[in-house]
Amino acid sequence: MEDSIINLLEQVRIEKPLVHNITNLVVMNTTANALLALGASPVMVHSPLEVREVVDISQALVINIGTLSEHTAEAMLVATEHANTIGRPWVLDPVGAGISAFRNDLLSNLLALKPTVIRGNASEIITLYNSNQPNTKGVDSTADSKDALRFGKLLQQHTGSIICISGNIDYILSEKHTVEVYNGHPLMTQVTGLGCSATAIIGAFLAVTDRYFEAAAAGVSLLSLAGELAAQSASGPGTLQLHLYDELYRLNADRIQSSLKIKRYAH
Ligand SMILES: Nc1ncnc2c1ncn2[C@@H]1O[C@H](COP(=O)(O)OP(=O)(O)O)[C@@H](O)[C@H]1O
Ligand SMILES: Cc1ncsc1CCOP(=O)(O)O
Ligand SMILES: [Mg+2]
Repeated sequence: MEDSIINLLEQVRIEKPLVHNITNLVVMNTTANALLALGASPVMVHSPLEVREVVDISQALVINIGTLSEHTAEAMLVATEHANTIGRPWVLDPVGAGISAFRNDLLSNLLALKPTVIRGNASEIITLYNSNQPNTKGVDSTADSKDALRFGKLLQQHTGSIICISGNIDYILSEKHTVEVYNGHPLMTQVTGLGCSATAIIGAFLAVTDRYFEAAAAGVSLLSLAGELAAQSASGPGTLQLHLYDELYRLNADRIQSSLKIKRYAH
């Protein structure tokens, strides 16, 4: 697994794929910089009038519903339908799932379009499977990722998508395999946009391979590892954010081999 992640990272740095993001206003800069630090090339394009053409020239699409408007919701549907038509992989971040009917309606339309990957925090994954029981606090999780695991598995069966649940332990689920990631740091929950950065980075890996489960595992585990390494030298949330970019940039085979704590099993 580590070897596959190292190879995928190398591939991102060689190809520098263009990753199209329709994302939220809070993390626009954060996730663009995370993609650049990793070695990919971000573009944020939100108008329904131009997203088709940008999907055409990009290698993957990231859909993040954090600060929705009617306009961006329409762009997301146009872009994902077009991505499906031309065979582009896309990843959905269901930020704040359950907080409004508008958001839930859009999410059910997006789920019907079969995202390649869905990554959310524990509350979002629970709510996505069962929207009658929203348990999110705005965009922050109130649940433990372990408790979201059975909902994640049901969501996986229901959608066919690869499901990533973030938290203390991160889980990546396919029909046949689970990866558990033990990297990360609690201070990461005090910086906005790190879950969104994981999602954006998954987009960079989807762009360079058709082994989508490996791509999702690479994105989640490397963001968690970079966050953990950043926390070791940070004095608080502000420096954690800055160090995170440096750690994404400094990731290499040695660091991955010596510090990544992941487990993969079949079921
Ligand atoms: N309790 C925790 N302990 C260690 N790392 C955590 C914890 N919670 C979150 N993380 C890290 O932060 C990343 C983003 O997770 P999370 O905060 O759940 O997402 P979001 O920002 O979407 O709410 C995770 O992938 C993990 O690396
Ligand atoms: C605070 C906030 N409000 C709407 S989107 C957003 C950012 C959420 O980012 P993340 O889920 O990565 O913490
Ligand atoms: Mg989030």
